[in-house]
Amino acid sequence: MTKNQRNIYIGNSDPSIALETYKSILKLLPSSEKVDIKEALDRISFCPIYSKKSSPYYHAAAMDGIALNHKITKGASEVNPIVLKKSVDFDYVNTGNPIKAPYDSVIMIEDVIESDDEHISIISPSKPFDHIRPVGEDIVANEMIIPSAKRINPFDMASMIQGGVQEIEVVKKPKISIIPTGKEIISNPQEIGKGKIMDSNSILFSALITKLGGNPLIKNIIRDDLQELKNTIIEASQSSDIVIVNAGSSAGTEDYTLKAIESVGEVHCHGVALKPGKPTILGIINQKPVIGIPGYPVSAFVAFDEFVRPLLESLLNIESQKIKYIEGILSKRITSSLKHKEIVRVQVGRVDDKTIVTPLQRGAGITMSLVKADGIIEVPRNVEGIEKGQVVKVRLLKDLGDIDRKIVSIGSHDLIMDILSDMIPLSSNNSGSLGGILSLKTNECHIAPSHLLDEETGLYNISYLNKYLGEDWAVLKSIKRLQGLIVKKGNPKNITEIKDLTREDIKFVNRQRGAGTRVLLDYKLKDLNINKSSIYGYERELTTHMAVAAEVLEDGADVAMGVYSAAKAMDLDFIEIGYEEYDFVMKKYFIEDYRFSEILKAISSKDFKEKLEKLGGYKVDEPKIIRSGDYDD
Ligand SMILES: Nc1nc2c(c(=O)[nH]1)N[C@H]1C(S)=C(S)[C@@H](COP(=O)(O)OP(=O)(O)OC[C@H]3O[C@@H](n4cnc5c(N)ncnc54)[C@H](O)[C@@H]3O)O[C@H]1N2
Ligand code: MOO
Repeated sequence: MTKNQRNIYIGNSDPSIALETYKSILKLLPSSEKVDIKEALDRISFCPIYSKKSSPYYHAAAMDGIALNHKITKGASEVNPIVLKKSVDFDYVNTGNPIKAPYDSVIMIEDVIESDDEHISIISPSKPFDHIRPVGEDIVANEMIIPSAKRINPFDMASMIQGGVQEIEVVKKPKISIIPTGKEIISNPQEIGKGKIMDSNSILFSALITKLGGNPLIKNIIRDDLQELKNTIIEASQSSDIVIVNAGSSAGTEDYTLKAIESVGEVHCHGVALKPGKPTILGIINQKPVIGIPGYPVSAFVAFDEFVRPLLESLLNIESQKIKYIEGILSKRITSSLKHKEIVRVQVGRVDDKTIVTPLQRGAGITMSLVKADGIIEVPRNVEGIEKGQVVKVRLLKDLGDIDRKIVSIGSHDLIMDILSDMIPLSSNNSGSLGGILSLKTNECHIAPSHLLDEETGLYNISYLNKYLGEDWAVLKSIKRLQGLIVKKGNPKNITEIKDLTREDIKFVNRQRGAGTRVLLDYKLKDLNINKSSIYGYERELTTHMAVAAEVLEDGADVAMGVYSAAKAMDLDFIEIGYEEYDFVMKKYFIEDYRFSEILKAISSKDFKEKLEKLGGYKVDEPKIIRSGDYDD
């Protein structure tokens, strides 16, 4: 394909304007169907639902006791008990029984003195309608139970049944066809191999659609065949309300989505000022929206959220659906281009009474940024970025209660943080030990896992904490972990010690500056008088133990330095260097916080120790808290 044949002229339309004009052309309206109440959960009411009868529909006893006419009880008291005769003056009733005239009052059985089988006496008067649920106490006939455009919940269902409603008119579930495209895309995990990518986007769309109330249908993967794509799009536009064509939306030689849509319908817009999500295509075929969504998973979510969700909401009649927002302080500067609106995934945490908003990785292929995100923020078009410390508005993707309880950890990441986050509410972000201490300094996190060795004192972390946090730090010491050289299975290059890193046939991969493992390596290199520049790959930095281990596994390197558990997890060999202290650093106030006691409880538990034993390469000692000042004398 030559350059002229590619779709290189991707536009930059304003996303909101593009959507509004698209919607005004499409004029999407909801349609309705009737369903039995039992099937109505989470459906949207098409019109207001009125009760058909009152509830209760007769006067009903509200308590177990006796029914009588209140007048007969006049003047009753302890000194003047009134004796009544069964079936003449009163009848026994149970809760829910109908109360018929001339009875108009119920006395609870506890307040009745039973003399014999036929007679009782009472010692206080009753009033009309005492312990009686009158007709319509709950629902009055023809009263509105729920309005239109309401998502039906279990309470609504129960009330409608009580109100005599059996069948209701709900919004018909819009059908949305999802067409995955791409030679490399597979849906069968057995076919996985280099160059093959699992179709996760179809699952993402399908789940998002189901959650909103639509009916998703995933079509067969089209492997970059233009004619097949055209046929599938035409068929889908006839049989569904919205069509999503996934991937192939940009300028690649096999990006056919634009061609397919424009050859069988019209393209309203190709390319929006949105990041990620730029090469989105808004097309119309058979009066139906056919939307080309970019392939990268985060771009796919953003484009779906920006364009498919509003259309689906129109068809569901839930345009007014409320999205929850929260305001917080941005903990890191975000730079952005003036050209487009950028959607940034963020984590939110309550640190020291402030709501702290921390941006996550921004790559369009990082699906984990969506898993970890508590919310998203928008950097508008024509804005170069947002400064650290500015207040931002976050659209919440999670419950506020979950956010309040969450322990925010920034620092050195280790597999044990994953174990901990399975035991307590914890979000763990990897920025290396030093990065974590700096985040703690600016109150972006509650704890910073750190393992920084001081070359002079031989102590872990203390000198760094004094330097960066001054008087206000505390550290929880308990965990030690085994560091060493991670090599390929069978150690084919026969690496036995750090000196081997300088060998000409050895390719190394390093951890980033500020990472404790990097500090440890540099300490060892200095000790052994080894020049860093003599190590091939010293400059290549990756940010986690698992990432360097994966690099060794995938032949990107012969050796890396890291923890034993990472080598074991990837079935690689390991050459021990020694145990190091993996501490949790915090500010002093956090020792009193209930969330700290949750950490203490978790790491002291048998369950935690057993899990670490399974991972291998850890020691857990009795937890010890050291505060700044403890080492002063
Ligand atoms: N020269 C240019 N190249 C690119 C541009 C551009 O403007 N000029 N735009 C870039 C942007 S921005 C994006 S976003 C992507 C969008 O690419 P496509 O929509 O054409 O998608 P593909 O190239 O076919 O796939 C990209 C990538 O997406 C992943 N993918 C695709 N389908 C699925 C799926 N069903 N499930 C999970 N992941 C999927 C996969 O990793 C593909 O490699 O284009 C840039 N290029
Ligand atoms: O717009 Mo693409 O979706 O940035 O990554």
